[in-house]
Amino acid sequence: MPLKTVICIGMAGSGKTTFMQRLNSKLHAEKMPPYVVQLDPAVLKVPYGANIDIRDAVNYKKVMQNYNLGPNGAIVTSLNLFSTKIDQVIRLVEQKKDKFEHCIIDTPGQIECFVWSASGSIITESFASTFPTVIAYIVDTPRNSSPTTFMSNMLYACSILYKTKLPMIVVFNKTDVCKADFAREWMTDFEAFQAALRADQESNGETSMGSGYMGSLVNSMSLMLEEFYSQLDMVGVSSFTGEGFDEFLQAVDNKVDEYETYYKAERERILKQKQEKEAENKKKSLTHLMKDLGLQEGETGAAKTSRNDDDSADVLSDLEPDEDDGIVLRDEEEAPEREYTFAGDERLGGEVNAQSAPALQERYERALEQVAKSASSRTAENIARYIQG
Ligand SMILES: Nc1nc2c(ncn2[C@@H]2O[C@H](COP(=O)(O)OP(=O)(O)OP(=O)(O)O)[C@@H](O)[C@H]2O)c(=O)[nH]1
Repeated sequence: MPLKTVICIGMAGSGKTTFMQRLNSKLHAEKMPPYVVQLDPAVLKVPYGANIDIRDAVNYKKVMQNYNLGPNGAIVTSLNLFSTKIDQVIRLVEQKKDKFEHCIIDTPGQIECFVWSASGSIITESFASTFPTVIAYIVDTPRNSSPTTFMSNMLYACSILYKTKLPMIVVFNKTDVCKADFAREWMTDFEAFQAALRADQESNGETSMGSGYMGSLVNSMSLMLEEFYSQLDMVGVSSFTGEGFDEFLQAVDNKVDEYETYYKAERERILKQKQEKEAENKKKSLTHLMKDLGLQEGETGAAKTSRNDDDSADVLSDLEPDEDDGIVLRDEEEAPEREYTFAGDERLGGEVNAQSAPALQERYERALEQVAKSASSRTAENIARYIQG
């Protein structure tokens, strides 16, 4: 079986880490240990052994101090720094793809820091374009037993599905406290959900949702969600007792098949479209540049220089590398001192060194600028290539 990636995403406190711990031990018990990636830079302790841990690459506290950032800003910046090395991470996982069947990824508790950040997209895209990838959206079942909270959470899951364009499994965690049957019913029976909503509103003393603006909003949202539910699998699990994990692993296999038949083709189509658009933009920029330099197609800068030395000298001096533009070509010996390393490089079987944080930050920002300029969201691979270049 080819290696598949499971990215665990969920609201703070939904039980992602505990879920990862249980999944890890379950897979170990079944003699197919997973490759584990931990992406929360702010966590103090994790209850499982990670093959790659973001905390070995980026020092969260230093990021906070050096960039004068608050907790969430520092998480995003740490992820940005880490994402500049995503090509190396992917290479490491690729080297191990014959040894492992699953690569499981834990994400930061602050869901928006991962889902809505550029680096979160880069990391997700990089894995998804290399391995079959599934999103496990972890839901705190007891906290979602109210229909309005449930609907809000499902809308969030829906936005993640449309943002990542990856197969999704909604994992109702903590079923030892509260069974997930109600969720299954609400997701399959529109009328049951409507009835629960009505009962909830009435018990809160609110006017009936069957009438007015509120009623039609709730109705159309529930209808939209019905369409969304048809695209995903749901499982109820307890990370405490281990209940439901067989069903979860089965759901992952089903989603991998779906990924191969539908999502992969769709991703390839989008990627091709992007590449064509990029090539077109590149061609346009080149034509503009040639026009600005007063060159004809096939003519070189040198030929032009010999014809009109004074003008071209002015233009070319503008094109020379500028010390202030952040990209300074260095000899190997002058390369910036390496500050962060992934601990246990030998254990990972490959060298993963990151350059100093400020230099990486600069390069990362330039990469993003470049993306914004070309007005198309490049794939992580392109960004990584740009950074390396
Ligand atoms: N009863 C019960 N509690 C659980 C289960 N899974 C997690 N918890 C509890 O839920 C709380 C949050 O769990 P975590 O695993 O830290 O959640 P998280 O989503 O990783 O949290 P952050 O990363 O801080 O957002 C902890 O107190 C866990 O003990 C479960 O299956 N059953």
